[in-house]
Amino acid sequence: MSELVTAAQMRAIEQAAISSGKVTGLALMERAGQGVVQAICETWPELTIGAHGAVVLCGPGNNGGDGYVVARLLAARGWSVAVFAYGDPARLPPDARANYERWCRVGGCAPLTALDDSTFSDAAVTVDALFGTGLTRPLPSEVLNALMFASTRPNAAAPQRPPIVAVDIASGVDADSGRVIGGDEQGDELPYWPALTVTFGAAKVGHMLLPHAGDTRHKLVVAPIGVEDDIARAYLTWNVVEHLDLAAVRHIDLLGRPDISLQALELAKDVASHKFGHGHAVILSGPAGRTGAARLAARAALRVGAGLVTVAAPRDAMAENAAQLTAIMLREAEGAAALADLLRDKRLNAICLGPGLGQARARDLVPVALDATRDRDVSGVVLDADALSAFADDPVDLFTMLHDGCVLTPHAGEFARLFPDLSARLNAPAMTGPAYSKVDAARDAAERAGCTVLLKGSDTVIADETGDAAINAACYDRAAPWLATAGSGDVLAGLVTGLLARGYAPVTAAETAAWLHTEAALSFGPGLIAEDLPEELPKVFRALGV
Ligand SMILES: NC(=O)C1=CN([C@@H]2O[C@H](COP(=O)(O)OP(=O)(O)OC[C@H]3O[C@@H](n4cnc5c(N)ncnc54)[C@H](O)[C@@H]3O)[C@@H](O)[C@H]2O)[C@@H](O)CC1
Ligand SMILES: [K+]
Repeated sequence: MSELVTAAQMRAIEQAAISSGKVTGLALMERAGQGVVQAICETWPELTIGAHGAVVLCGPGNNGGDGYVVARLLAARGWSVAVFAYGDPARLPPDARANYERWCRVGGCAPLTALDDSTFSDAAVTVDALFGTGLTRPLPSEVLNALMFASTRPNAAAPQRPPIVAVDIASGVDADSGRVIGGDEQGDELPYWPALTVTFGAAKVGHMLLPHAGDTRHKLVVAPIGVEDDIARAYLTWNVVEHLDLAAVRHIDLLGRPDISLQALELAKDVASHKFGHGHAVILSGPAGRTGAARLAARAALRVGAGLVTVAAPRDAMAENAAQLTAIMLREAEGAAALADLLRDKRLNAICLGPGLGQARARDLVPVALDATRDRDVSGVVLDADALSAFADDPVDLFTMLHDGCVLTPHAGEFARLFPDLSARLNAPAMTGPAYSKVDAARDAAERAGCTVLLKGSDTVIADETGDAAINAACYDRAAPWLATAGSGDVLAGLVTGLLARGYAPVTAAETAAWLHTEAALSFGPGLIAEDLPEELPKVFRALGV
């Protein structure tokens, strides 16, 4: 599954399934609880033998209802289960209330305030079923304190607290943005880090975004509850234009889904093809002493399959580039007039400006590149690094020149320079849910810029001017911390450029490049430096069956 859903989308899916008579809310809740127990057993197989202890914390809504199911199912396996509730169980919604009552026939239930150190002494896991997708405001202090108490070792001599399993999502985290409601500006610190999160039907958008996705030891399991086909069907109708609130967000997974796998197959080259059929990418180089970034991008463009790649350098950087390029061609392009001249050749169909370019050169050359490509059907322009920062004083000047063949690849700092209001909104503390998310920010930026925006991070978001959005999450089992290395962004810009040269649509080029970039890092592993990324692509292609 690669669909991601918002809380509202998930509620709509569940409601439709229940209204159609296909399933009851109680049955969905039972499957959710079963999914949690199964994921616990798969994560810690040693817990499948013998009886163990569990602490289950239940909230005032259906997330709490899932908790009562988990408590009952664990008790049925012979576990000793201690349940603590927040709120008045008499006011639980009907399905959760029914499961509370079923649990009460099996065991007791204490208020959350009754937690103490002895509660955890025999527990193998703590289950957080306090709040799920219904969270709309900061956690009550009683709940926050309980979660911190359940996750913090009281003193150095005491044993570690048991790992915490989050039901659906860690309580306190907004399912749409991955942000902590009521968190501070600095870092949205989670109340605790789950060892395991078990969500239902499909991952929520917030699972793939920081801070929720920020811990590499955190495992995410999507448990099926029988609405997966409904999600896939609904996905086709979540029309981004008519229902922006239901606009679809995908998790990029070239291995995972038949239609996306088509993208993977497109990476293959036709047997009868020749180099001129795969486009010609141009990477603008900076001055002498700053040429490495352009060569990294050029190498990536060539490896990802552009037929021809040319580095266009100022006069003083020609010798330096010539000494280090072989398959990649080199042309002199000193200033704006020289670039305009070069781009008269319409076979040059993808241009990358930014890596190592220098801001003065960027200011000169970006307008030329955008002008030369505006009215061509099959020409793409990637603007990265200096090509973005050069317009910090007047972003609107840049936006009026951009066209729908462009891809902007800012990191958070460059994004803040071009879209200061969106960045401020994203970084302001989130006090209500659904909170403004990185997906919202990328979508708003793409709409304003009128082109594709790839907002970098371990939770890279790609959005285009139509509202289409996707996340490449280098998180959980795809965590690739070695990607945070000098030159890694230059390679990414080169990958996008190479795919544009091959004729990919801008948004598809950006999505595919982001995914390949992470896969190359995962394939290489620890010790990775930027130069390794293009060289690792053949292995990634082979694994894809290209
Ligand atoms: N039939 C269904 O709809 C299913 C729901 N499921 C579970 O139900 C969860 C969603 O349940 P709910 O919509 O009841 O919501 P939650 O259980 O997440 O929250 C309960 C209620 O608390 C209130 N609330 C929100 N923020 C609060 C705060 N900071 N302090 C105090 N109260 C607050 C809201 O009114 C909210 O509805 C999912 O996360 C999932 O775990 C699953 O059982 C699958 C089936
Ligand atoms: K929870």
